[in-house]
Amino acid sequence: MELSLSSSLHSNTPCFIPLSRNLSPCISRQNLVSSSTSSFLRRNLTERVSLKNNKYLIRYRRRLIMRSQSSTVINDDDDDGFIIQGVPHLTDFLPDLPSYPNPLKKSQAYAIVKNTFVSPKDLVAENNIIQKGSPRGVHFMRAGPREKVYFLPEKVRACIVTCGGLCPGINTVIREIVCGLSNMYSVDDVLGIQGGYRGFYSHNTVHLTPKVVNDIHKRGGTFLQTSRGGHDTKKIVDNIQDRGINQVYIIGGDGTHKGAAAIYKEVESRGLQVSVVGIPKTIDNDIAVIDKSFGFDTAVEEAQRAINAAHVEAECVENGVGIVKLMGRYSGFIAMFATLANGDVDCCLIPESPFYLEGQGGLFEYIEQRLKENGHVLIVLAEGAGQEYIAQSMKAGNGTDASGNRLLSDVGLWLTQKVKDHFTNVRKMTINLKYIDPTYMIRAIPSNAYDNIYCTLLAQSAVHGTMAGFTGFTVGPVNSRFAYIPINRVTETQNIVKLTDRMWARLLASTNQPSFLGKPEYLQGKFDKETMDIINRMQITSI
Ligand SMILES: Nc1ncnc2c1ncn2[C@@H]1O[C@H](COP(=O)(O)OP(=O)(O)OP(=O)(O)O)[C@@H](O)[C@H]1O
Ligand SMILES: O=P(O)(O)OC[C@H]1O[C@](O)(CO)[C@@H](O)[C@@H]1O
Ligand SMILES: [Mg+2]
Repeated sequence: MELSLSSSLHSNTPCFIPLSRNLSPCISRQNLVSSSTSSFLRRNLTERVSLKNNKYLIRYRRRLIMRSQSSTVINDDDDDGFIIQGVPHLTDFLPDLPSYPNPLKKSQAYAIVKNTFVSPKDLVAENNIIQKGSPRGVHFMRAGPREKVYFLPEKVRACIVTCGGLCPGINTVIREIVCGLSNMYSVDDVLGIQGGYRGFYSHNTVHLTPKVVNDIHKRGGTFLQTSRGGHDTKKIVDNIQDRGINQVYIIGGDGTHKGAAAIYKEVESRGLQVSVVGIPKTIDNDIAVIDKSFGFDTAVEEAQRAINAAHVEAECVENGVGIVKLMGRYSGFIAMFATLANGDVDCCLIPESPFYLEGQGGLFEYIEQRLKENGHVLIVLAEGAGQEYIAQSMKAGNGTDASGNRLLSDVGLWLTQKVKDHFTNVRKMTINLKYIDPTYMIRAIPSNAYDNIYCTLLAQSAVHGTMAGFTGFTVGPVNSRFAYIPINRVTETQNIVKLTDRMWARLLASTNQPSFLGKPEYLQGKFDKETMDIINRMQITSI
């Protein structure tokens, strides 16, 4: 069940593997940690003890254990830095839970499949660029059906909830969870929680059947409605218990996954047989580890219409300036990929890359240069770009939304005004500026064909994982292979465009825009030390 996706959009983050609280009796302590434990392992063990509630922090060197329903022990005598990062399982806190043969083999869909079940030994490498002799790195459990399930289909009561902002493809995920549960596992009791997390305790539920969700994937938005804020873990879990729900499918972004992790922990502390799975959703593509998030492709495609319109407007007048603002609160992926895809954009501005307006190497100089060379100029910017400059020059509010996300000032309007002021008043030039803000239009649409397939694989992977008893996990493509990933891996960091990676360089090479790195005084405090060191060592021939 693989989908061929383009290569990972981001590089790796630090990684840990889980230590199940109750290891199977067949795995002795000695098996876990050999006498030649490295200092690295000892350090992580110490950290593990000191980090409250973090049981995902341990690395085995000689013998590697993967916790699965069959408690498989994988021996690795080569000491080659092979790390397995599994996900929690219901039997970690309910050791006597019975298992059953997976009914999938008898399903119409899978009857003919040669390797119906994914072996617990099948792993997905986080890093697929390796060098001979280097540590083999982190591996996740491959997603897919397992030989044993921990739920009898007739006893399953699943629920689905969607949280956070909209994103193309949410309805496809909902539809495919419902159809996957029904068609593959004969599970027909699926509840839709309406209006996001708070819907668990403030709304009625809707019964979801394949018939009810049949054509929802043709529509944008979420059939279940969504919300920000309103995450009361105890009330949510009370409600899960009261309703007899035992599988919880949570579709949402980084905030939603933090909420899902809290629900999973509460479920575990109450000793409930409830599997909790997150399905990563974000238009901004800011979720760590996975290759990219669903709906991103659709959004980038839709953004082309706005960019093309701005280009037409700009090139049809004298000194035409087109400005398009796209989504991207902390991560500029949409703007970066929409720019790369378009080819007409002269300059892309993203939150991760500080820029400045005045002086040598600044945006005004570049705009003037393009107007002289080409007669018009086209700028794409992410909504989170340049927020600090707006704060300096305007009285910007520092409010937050219901989920605690910072409310942004409109950088598009701000830049529009700055450009007009500069060219009219300072340069005494007549320019013709058009500003297009298609913000919500790129995310409120149905997903394209590619994203529909992606959403289907995500949903089916989630269904197989919960039926197999995994919990506290999320699912997504890692180097094009679907994997089960511990939730904390996607909440501890955010995926951002790294200026030191090649993709941003590719964009600069494509637009030929300034890198805005020529004035170090603008950059202080904006990067980590490593990046700042690189910038200070840089030898660029032009700025
Ligand atoms: N730290 C947290 N702990 C528990 N719940 C949280 C946390 N952060 C956010 N949530 C809850 O998750 C839900 C969605 O969060 P948020 O609005 O930040 O969107 P998101 O999931 O990050 O998606 P996106 O950023 O793509 O819109 C909200 O209901 C919010 O209350
Ligand atoms: O107006 P809303 O619904 O809060 O959503 C806006 C935000 O949602 C996102 O699409 C995803 O977090 C951001 O890019 C954007 O800032
Ligand atoms: Mg978010």
